Amino acid sequence: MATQKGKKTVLKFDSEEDVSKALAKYTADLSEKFIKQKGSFTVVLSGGSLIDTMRKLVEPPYKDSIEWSKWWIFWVDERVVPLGHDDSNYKLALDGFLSKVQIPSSNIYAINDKESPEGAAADYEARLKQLVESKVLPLSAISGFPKFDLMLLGMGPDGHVASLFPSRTHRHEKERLVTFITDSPKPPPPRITFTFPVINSASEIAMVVTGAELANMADVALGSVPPPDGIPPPCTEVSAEEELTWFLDKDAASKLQTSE
Ligand SMILES: O=C1O[C@H](COP(=O)(O)O)[C@@H](O)[C@H](O)[C@H]1O
Repeated sequence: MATQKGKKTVLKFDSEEDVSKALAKYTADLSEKFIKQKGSFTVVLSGGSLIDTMRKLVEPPYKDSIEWSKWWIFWVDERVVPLGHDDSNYKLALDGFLSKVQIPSSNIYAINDKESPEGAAADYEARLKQLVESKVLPLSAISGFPKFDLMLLGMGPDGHVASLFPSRTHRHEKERLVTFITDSPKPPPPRITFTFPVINSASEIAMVVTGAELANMADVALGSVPPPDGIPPPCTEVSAEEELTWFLDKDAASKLQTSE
């Protein structure tokens, strides 16, 4: 298998509003590129503040120019609650993004909310494997794991990404595509999450980090200061096969000690 990994770019903006504008253009450009290349665009969403920062994508000009019918939507992590629950990442995306554009409902991969965390993770993994068989998802030539076109990730102040938390061993999972947790340190406790082998097989990853409460962790994540407890947090493990792009606002970038 090939072994080469992609590059990393750090973009800093004056405000969260500017991040939102840049993120919309970045996503629209990638949508055009991948649809031209392969006829579809597979996008993996996070929950949290990301969905609000995506707001410019569902406004003109992108709302009308993007080929939404070619999009496929997945979640990098999900809270195991009913899909209509306020804690659901699906509901967050539906309210703030998906309800505003015309993506075919059969291309939207919400979790099975009738399952236990273990069952929901196994179900999601099985559905991803079916999409590999039906050639919607290719396998990475580097890792052998399913390869998504774009993952849009957020980060917590503890350095968690998806639902991979610093203090939980499932961050080290190397075999499964999707794993589960029943004791997330951030509520709600039951969650499922993509594993690092899948996350790091994506072609493109955007790490979208805004707000002063993330400034210390952004500094750790970008390698300019060591982690306070000496253990690299999950955010330091993210890489993409083509390009990992960090989108930081002024507040999140306020403590960066690198020239990146
Ligand atoms: O619980 C979660 O947290 C992270 C970070 O959220 P944010 O509000 O700090 O941006 C999010 O990326 C993840 O999807 C979500 O389940």
